[in-house]
Amino acid sequence: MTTVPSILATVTDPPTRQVRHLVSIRDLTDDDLYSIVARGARFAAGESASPLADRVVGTYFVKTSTRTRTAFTVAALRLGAKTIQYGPNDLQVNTGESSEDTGRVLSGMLDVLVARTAADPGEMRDWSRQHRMAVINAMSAEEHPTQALADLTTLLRRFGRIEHLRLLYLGEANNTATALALALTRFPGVELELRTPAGYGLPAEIAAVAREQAQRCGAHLVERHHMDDLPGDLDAIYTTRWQTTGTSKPDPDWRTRFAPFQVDRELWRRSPHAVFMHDLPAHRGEEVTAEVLDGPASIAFQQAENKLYSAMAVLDWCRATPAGSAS
Ligand SMILES: NC(=O)NCCC[C@H](N)C(=O)O
Repeated sequence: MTTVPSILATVTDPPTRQVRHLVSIRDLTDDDLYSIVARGARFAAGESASPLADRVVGTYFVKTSTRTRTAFTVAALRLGAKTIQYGPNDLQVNTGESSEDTGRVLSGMLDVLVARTAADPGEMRDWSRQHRMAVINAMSAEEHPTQALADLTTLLRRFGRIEHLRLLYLGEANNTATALALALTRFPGVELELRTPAGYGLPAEIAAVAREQAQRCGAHLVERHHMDDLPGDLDAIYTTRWQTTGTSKPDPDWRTRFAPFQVDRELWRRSPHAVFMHDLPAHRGEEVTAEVLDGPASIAFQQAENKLYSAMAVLDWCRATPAGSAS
C-alpha cells in the first residue's frame, strides 16, 4: 500500500494578503493621499527602500505610454520587485476571456497590475474584485490618478506645500483634469480654476464630488468656459494636449474653439511668478507655445521625472501585506 510522505502534512497555506487598489483618486482617504504625495517627495530626495523584494509587478498597457510605463517599471525595479510586461495583444481578453476571470487568474500570480486601458471603465473595477493583487490605474479615458499624484508631488517639491496654492487649468477637462480636481480639492485653501471650451468641462458627477470635497476641506473650485477675466497672482498654470487618448471630439471645428485656451507668454503678465505645468506629451504651437514649454517657468519635465518617485510611493502604498499586520 502507498503511504503519503509525512512532509506533505507540513504544507500550509501562505498567510492571506490584503492589497489596496488605486483605480481612482476617490479610492484614497485624505491621509492616503497626503502620505503618498509626501512619500513621493521623500523618494525624490533620495530615500531608498526594497519593500517589494519578493514581489512581481505586471504592466498591461493597451494604449501608448512613455512616462507612466517607464516610471512604474523603474519604480518596481528600484523597490526590489521583478516585472512582467503585457502589450495590447498579449492577454486572452483579446480572444474573449472576461475581465473578471483575467483578474482572478492574474491575482494568483502577480502582486500588482499596473494597467492603461482603452475606453471600458468597468474593466479595472472587475480586476480589482479580489484582494491579492493590487490594481493601479495607469490611465483610463475617465481618469489619470497617478498623474495627479505625481503633479502634487511636483507642487510639494516646488512650493514646500500644496495648501493655499492657486492654480489655473486650461484646455479640455480630460482624465488628467479629473484626477487633479479630485485630488487638489482635498487641500485646505487651494484655489483651482478650470477654463475649458464649452462642452469640454469636467463630467458633472466629478464636478459635484470635487465641489463637495472643496467645501469639506476649505478649497475652492471654479469652472468657466471662456478666457475673460482670468485670475492673477497664480502659483501654477497647467495644460494638457488637446487630443486626449481614447476620446473623440464630436464637433469638426473643435480646434478653433480650443485655440483661445492656448498657454502663451501673455498669460504670465498677470502671474509673473507662476510655474508652467503639463502632463506631456506636448504639442508646441497647439495647447502651449514652445517659448513657454521650453522657458524658465516650465517645470513640465520635472513633473515627468517625478512620475518615477510618485510611482514608487504608489507601489509601496498598495503592496500586499499579510492581513492584520501593519504596512
Ligand atoms: N503623462 C501621461 O501619462 N501622458 C499621456 C496622456 C496624456 C493625456 N492625459 C491623454 O489622455 O492623452
